[in-house]
Amino acid sequence: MIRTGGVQQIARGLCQIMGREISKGNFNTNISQMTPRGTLQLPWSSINSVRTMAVLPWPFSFQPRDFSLPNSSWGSDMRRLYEHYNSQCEVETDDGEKKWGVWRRLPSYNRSLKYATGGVYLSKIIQSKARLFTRNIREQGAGFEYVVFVNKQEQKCVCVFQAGHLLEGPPGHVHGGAIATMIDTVTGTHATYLSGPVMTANLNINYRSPISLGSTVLLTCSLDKKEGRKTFVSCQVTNTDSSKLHTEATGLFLSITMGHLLGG
Ligand SMILES: CCCCC/C=C\C/C=C\C/C=C\C/C=C\CCCC(=O)SCCNC(=O)CCNC(=O)[C@H](O)C(C)(C)COP(=O)(O)OP(=O)(O)OC[C@H]1O[C@@H](n2cnc3c(N)ncnc32)[C@H](O)[C@@H]1OP(=O)(O)O
Repeated sequence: MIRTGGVQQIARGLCQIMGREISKGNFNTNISQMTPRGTLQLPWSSINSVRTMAVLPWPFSFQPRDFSLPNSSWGSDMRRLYEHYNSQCEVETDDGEKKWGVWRRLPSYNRSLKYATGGVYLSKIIQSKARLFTRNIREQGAGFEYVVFVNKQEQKCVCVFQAGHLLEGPPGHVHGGAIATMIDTVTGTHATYLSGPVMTANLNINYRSPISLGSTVLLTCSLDKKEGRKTFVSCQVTNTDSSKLHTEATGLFLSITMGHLLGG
């Protein structure tokens, strides 16, 4: 049986992915996504009554920290690219008004749902310790430092990723599994942004040149095609000026129902 609370939490998580800022107690939606009556408009149809959710209490007991904002571990490349895309998230019109630009930064928290009982039932204690894989290293700069920006018009997204010292594979370089994790995360986030709830069905990765630990790289994802429930996304990992290809990948994401995630 699907708990409606779980569905509401997932919708809330998806709204995070889609770039809506969330504060304790309510959703603060982006202006460009608001209808005249103030309801959320999702670009896909699997959740059609988000309006009711806008008044539900925040399910977490703490004020969530957005991990995709600059911190002291970010190097100059990471900061420069963050500024480059962030400055295009909001533009000023000739008459001095601010409006959304072509890019949008996606906030990122260390977990998406409070309780998501799918598959084997987990106790509340275990559930309360669940953390999003890429956001579970406490020391700033030690693991996955990244920020994702999406461009709705061009149906593409970029991720600025700085690989920390805990991600070592070959000496001095990033582990292939850590690179795959980032590719899955960014392509999966992009597919979710475009198609709603999805799961990765297939990921193909070609490692072309190693990534130095501590360096900053760019993941650029684009939509290849959509066919029914299938969303095909490709991804290139390059150095910061895109002159060197490190990794390339393609992913297939299948749209799922809420029941699939919640063990239905
Ligand atoms: C993912 C969360 C979404 C919800 C989000 C909520 C909150 C979000 C907030 C924050 C999250 C932040 C970031 C998210 C970041 C990363 C995302 C990571 C995503 C993952 O890390 S996710 C884990 C790994 N992932 C799995 O654990 C999947 C295991 N798997 C399955 O759960 C099923 O396998 C499923 C559902 C994939 C399909 O099952 P199904 O029964 O629905 O569909 P079925 O098998 O019938 O296939 C229908 C058509 O797809 C074709 N097809 C199927 N599989 C194929 C394949 N591999 N290759 C080529 N074609 C394939 C068939 O051939 C058929 O094609 P046709 O219709 O043409 O005949």
